Order: sequence, then C-alpha cells, then structure tokens
Amino acid sequence: MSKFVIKLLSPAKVNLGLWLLGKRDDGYHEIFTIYHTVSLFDEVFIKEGPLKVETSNNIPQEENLVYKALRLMERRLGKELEFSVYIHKNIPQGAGLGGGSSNCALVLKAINSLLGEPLSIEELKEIAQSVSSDAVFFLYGGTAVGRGRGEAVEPIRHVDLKITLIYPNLQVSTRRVYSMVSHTSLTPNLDSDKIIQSVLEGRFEVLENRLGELAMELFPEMREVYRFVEYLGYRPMISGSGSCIFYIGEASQEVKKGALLRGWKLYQVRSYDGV
Ligand SMILES: C[C@](O)(CO)[C@H](O)COP(=O)(O)OP(=O)(O)OC[C@H]1O[C@@H](n2ccc(N)nc2=O)[C@H](O)[C@@H]1O
Ligand SMILES: Nc1ncnc2c1ncn2[C@@H]1O[C@H](COP(=O)(O)OP(=O)(O)OP(=O)(O)O)[C@@H](O)[C@H]1O
Repeated sequence: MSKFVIKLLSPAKVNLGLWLLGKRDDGYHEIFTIYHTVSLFDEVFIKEGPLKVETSNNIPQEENLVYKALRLMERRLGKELEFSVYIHKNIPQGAGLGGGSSNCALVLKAINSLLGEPLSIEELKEIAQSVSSDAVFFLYGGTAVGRGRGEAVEPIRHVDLKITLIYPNLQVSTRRVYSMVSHTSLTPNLDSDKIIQSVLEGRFEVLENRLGELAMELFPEMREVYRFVEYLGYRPMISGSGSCIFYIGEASQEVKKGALLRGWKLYQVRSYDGV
C-alpha cells in the first residue's frame, strides 16, 4: 500500500427535538429524536502507519471513541489495523454536538472502505452502537429519526436550514444530565409521526428537548443563553444534553455582538446532508 494521507470532514449534529419515553432495563433511556448534521466539522487525517489516534486537544487515546471503535474493528477482522489517525477538533466538546461520535463513525466507514469493505453496514452499526448511542446516526448523516437509546436510526427526507449555534464554553456530561431524568421528564405517549410530519413541513414549534431542559437546571449560563436568544426574537433549542443552544436562522448583528460580549462562541452553520 503506497504512503497516503486522506482528509475527511466530520460533521457536528443538532437534535431537532428530543423526547424521553422511559427508562430501559439496561440503565439507558428510551428516546425519540431527530438528528440533523450541520456544517461545523472536525478535520480527520488518516495515513498508513501504526494504529494510533491523536487529537489537537490531546484526548487520551484510550478514551478516544475512534480508538475504541478501531480496536473493536481489529477484533472483528482478526487482524491489526495499520492506520494512524489525527483529528483537528473544531467541534466544541461536551456541547451536545456529537463530535466524538461523528469522528468514530467517519473513521470506521473510511477505514472499512480503504480495506475494500470487509465489514457490512450492519457490522459497522454494531461496532458504532457499542461505542456510543449517537455514533450510529453518523454512519448516515443528514436528517434521521433516532429511537431506542439513539442507535435505532431511520433516515428521513433532508431539510435545508440555516442554523446559529451558541456555545457558552461549558462542557456538559451527558451521563450526568441523563442521571437527572425522573418520571416528570417523560413523554410516554408521544405522537412521533406528527412531529416528523411537522419537521418535514418546516413547522418547528412542536420541537422540545426534555433532556436539555434538565441540563439548563444544572447550568444557569445555559439559561442565560436561552433567554438571550429568546429576547432577541428567536426560538431557542438545546442540542442533545447541552451545553449548546441553537436556533433556526442567521445571526443578526445584535446576536453576534451579544455573544461576543459575553464570551460565548457563535457558529453560523447550514444543514449538511452527509455526502
Ligand atoms: C444526548 C444525545 O447526545 C442526543 O443525541 C444522546 O442521547 C446521547 O448519546 P451519546 O453521547 O452517544 O451517549 P452515550 O455515550 O451512548 O451514553 C453516555 C451516557 O448517557 C446515558 N444515556 C445515553 C443515551 C440514552 N439514550 N440514555 C442514557 O441514559 C447513559 O448513562 C450513558 O452511560
Ligand atoms: N474523538 C473525540 N472527540 C471529542 N470527544 C471525545 C472523542 N473521543 C472521546 N471523547 C470524549 O467524549 C466526551 C464527549 O464527547 P463529545 O464532545 O463528542 O460529546 P458531546 O459534545 O457531549 O455530544 P453529545 O452530548 O451529543 O453526545 C469528551 O468530553 C471526550 O472526553
């Protein structure tokens, strides 16, 4: 194999709504969400070499979801992988934007194709879902319904949106926010078809994120962002377990100035259809 370096873009996601349907026996929560990739990317470089995964923000290799996935891939293939991966991180961590899960799915797909696709999509999904609940969605990208603990993914027609993300520099632990879920946060009889229909018709007022609301109880600065966006006339939404707040629309000068003044990071992104 000749020396090569390939560069890939690893997109972030937002959740267009997230509902908690119940607590599962395995300790996870049954959720309904609409995943949506956006044009904020980590840059992933893959080259021939000893198996290693390094990132621009020095995530310990053993903790890196990409490394965990590649070790599982080695086990499944019954051979060592000879690829070195470097990830330049642009997606903020602990933001509810799925950066690690995105990296994991992208590298799994890329290395599988470099090896001539020895693993089927089903096998890739099995590896992805054992690494994180969000990773399966990123094997598809675009717009998709997520059920189960998020690993049961069903792509739907892609919607094309302009989205403004505001990150208040808070790293939120997904596990910690989920640990706050009580029966009052559950929506057991959700009309998911109605929600999907509304989103496909561009009607977003039905969207809510019960998990994000719990995160806002933990982190008052998330509520400050939420209220700031609301005050300026937009409809704030929380992505995943937070801390990122987003809204559908572009950032006015007021939003840009306000975010800058408060030290929040603002990203103007568009929908990304995953190809
Ligand atoms: C919040 C979301 O990001 C929305 O897309 C996902 O639901 C969470 O996906 P994720 O970050 O990939 O989560 P994982 O890494 O699989 O799980 C982290 C922790 O979150 C909790 N967790 C996660 C997913 C889920 N449906 N129920 C849970 O209770 C579990 O305690 C788990 O140990
Ligand atoms: N490749 C990676 N990129 C970013 N974080 C990673 C990666 N691998 C492991 N992690 C660990 O996972 C933690 C959360 O990762 P990430 O930022 O992807 O989740 P998130 O932004 O909270 O997304 P979500 O809540 O939607 O899953 C990080 O704090 C980091 O310790």
